[in-house]
Amino acid sequence: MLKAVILIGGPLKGTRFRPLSLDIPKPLFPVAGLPMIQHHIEACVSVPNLKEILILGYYPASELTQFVAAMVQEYKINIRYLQEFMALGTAGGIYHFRDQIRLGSPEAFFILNGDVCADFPLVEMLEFHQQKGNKPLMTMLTTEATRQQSVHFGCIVQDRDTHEVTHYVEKPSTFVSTLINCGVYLCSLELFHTIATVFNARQQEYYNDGAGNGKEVIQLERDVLMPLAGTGRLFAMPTNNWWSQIKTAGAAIYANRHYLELYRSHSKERLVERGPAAGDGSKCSIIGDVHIHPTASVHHTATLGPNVSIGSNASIGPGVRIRESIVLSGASIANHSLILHSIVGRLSSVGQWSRVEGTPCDPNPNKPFAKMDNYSLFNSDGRLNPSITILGCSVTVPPEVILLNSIVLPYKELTRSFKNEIIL
Ligand SMILES: Nc1nc2c(ncn2[C@@H]2O[C@H](COP(=O)(O)OP(=O)(O)O[C@H]3O[C@H](CO)[C@@H](O)[C@H](O)[C@@H]3O)[C@@H](O)[C@H]2O)c(=O)[nH]1
Repeated sequence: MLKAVILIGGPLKGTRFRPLSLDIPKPLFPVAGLPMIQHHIEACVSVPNLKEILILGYYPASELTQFVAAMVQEYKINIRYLQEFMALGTAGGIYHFRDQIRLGSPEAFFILNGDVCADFPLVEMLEFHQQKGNKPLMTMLTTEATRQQSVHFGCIVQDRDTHEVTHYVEKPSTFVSTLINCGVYLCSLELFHTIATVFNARQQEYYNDGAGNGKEVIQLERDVLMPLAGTGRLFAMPTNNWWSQIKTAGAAIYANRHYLELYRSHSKERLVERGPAAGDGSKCSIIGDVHIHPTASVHHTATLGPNVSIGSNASIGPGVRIRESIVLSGASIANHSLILHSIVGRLSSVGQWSRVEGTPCDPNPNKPFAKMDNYSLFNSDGRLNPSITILGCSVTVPPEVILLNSIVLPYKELTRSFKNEIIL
């Protein structure tokens, strides 16, 4: 039997995802029509003999209850949210809830960072882990990054033949390796002995010299992976599958595109059939991959795609054009407006003949293995870096305005056009 743990952090962690994380916990933000971590759950559910998924974080439990109940109903497996009493770090929560994870004696358990998105090769990881016999405490999923970007991740040096990790550095200050940690692991239960050693050393320090701040906090990367490297018990499984982080709202647009593409191979029913508008007015014109929630209403003269997701009860008027964007539930886009590289928040409305446009922040297609850059909002002269346009929830954009590379906080009623601004 197997289990999985999804690490979702808490409200303080999603700051780069504002304003979208203001009204919904970041892990529940819909990407390709599903809450971000539902994609993790789907990947876990597809692993044979995986019996339980534990979601670990420090969001108030009430914010996750409904989601968890819906997931249990949909996938018919045990899914629970375990709330940490404070941010315990990427291994602290796992250690704190070790009895829950060990319950039923799983042969191994997956750990998935909730803020990555991927075509998760979990079954391959299991086979890889099992092939290594009794030796591995942990197998970590790895991918290639550019030399320059690699330092923003955990960096791995491995034995090319055995895939044993010989050296691991978390976000090194100088270049170590282009092989990076994807934040997806398969662990044997024995890992708890290793974490216990770290935990006990922390407690000892506390009782010896009172250095008690965060004595329960344990970071998987620094406290566990770094010492494990070179012991012959940590392995790296490379993948060429699509993988990315979702740190910023711009990354959600990128993830949206890739998850929609994956639907083509395993969930075609979630995509609308491509092609011109139906003569009987039953369908609008669809280009590339588009997901429309069954409760959304889209006028047959609108054109959507490629890479568009429309949420529940959204309303898309006549002549509207939407590309590379996410329109959240209850939003409305009036006649002949244009939405490009943007996220339209829940219950927001865009008046007719308006243009809402952002700048894509995709990885550089000319650099092999390039990942997304998680640029901060402002550049060194204090100006907003060009990025996707985001309307927070319940924003009103009037008719006939242009909104370019801007971020609008929730509940704003705009009265004119804006360019490269944060509208507070
Ligand atoms: N439950 C819980 N989850 C946490 C906590 N702290 C962080 N997390 C969750 O753990 C994941 C990773 O945490 P970060 O601290 O944001 O790390 P990172 O900068 O994304 O780096 C990690 O992921 C990279 C891949 O995306 C790795 O390359 C890197 O080595 C590292 O593992 C996120 O999903 C975050 O929500 C915590 O105290 N408790």
